[in-house]
Amino acid sequence: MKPIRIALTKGRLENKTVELLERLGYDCTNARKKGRKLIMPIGNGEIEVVLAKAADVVTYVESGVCDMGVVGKDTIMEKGGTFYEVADLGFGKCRFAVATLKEKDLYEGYRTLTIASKYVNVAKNYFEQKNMDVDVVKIEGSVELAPVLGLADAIVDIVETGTTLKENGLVVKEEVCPVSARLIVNIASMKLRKKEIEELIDKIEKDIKKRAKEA
Ligand SMILES: Nc1ncnc2c1ncn2[C@@H]1O[C@H](COP(=O)(O)OP(=O)(O)OP(=O)(O)O)[C@@H](O)[C@H]1O
Ligand SMILES: O=P(O)(O)OC[C@H]1O[C@H](OP(=O)(O)OP(=O)(O)O)[C@H](O)[C@@H]1O
Repeated sequence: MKPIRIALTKGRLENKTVELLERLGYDCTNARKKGRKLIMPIGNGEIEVVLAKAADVVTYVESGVCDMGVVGKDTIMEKGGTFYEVADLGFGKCRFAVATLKEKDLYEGYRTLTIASKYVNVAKNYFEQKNMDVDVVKIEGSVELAPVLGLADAIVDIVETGTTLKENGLVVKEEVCPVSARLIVNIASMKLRKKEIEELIDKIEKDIKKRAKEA
């Protein structure tokens, strides 16, 4: 039987996903001792794990080369795509927020605001919903620099502990939405491998419920 191929977001979500798979009873030694390997079997080979950058997880699942994926809601909101989003995994929790310098009043005057973000679509959509016309500048990382350096009036970015904002003299001005890791499934895989995938989703949902009760 062909393994179910699951794309995992490398980095922050990786360890939590491996822990989840271990709680479900899969031996993840290969994923723990992976070195530079990017694709590896886990359990008794019934699952194959693919380690990819967040946006690529969506690409691989949407195309069908991976059956399932674990990716942040932030990436899903930014990139969009056609797939099933079947579970909120309850980890990788953070939020999108609008932030800027503490003393700055974003709404003084009628100037078009410049917003810096790694998530340009999320930023555009947020201000569009508020019927505000803004210029969005794409920044690749350390987005907090943009208002400090005077490139932008504010940022739309992920906030987790708030430390990065605080240490750079910025504050949250508006909450956009909560973010957490999601389980996504390819549309065709959901039909063709329904039983296996539904069983796995079921196990994951039970684990999420159990952990929510314990918390
Ligand atoms: N403090 C946080 N900052 C950024 N992402 C977070 C944070 N907490 C949880 N996440 C989640 O973790 C996911 C992966 O983030 P990570 O920083 O590991 O990779 P990335 O966003 O692709 O950045 P990089 O460019 O460093 O690879 C994010 O898409 C988001 O869903
Ligand atoms: O609220 P905090 O706990 O401080 O976390 C938020 C920070 O973490 C993320 O950056 P990341 O570390 O992914 O680096 P990047 O800026 O290079 O994307 C995010 O873009 C914020 O800068």
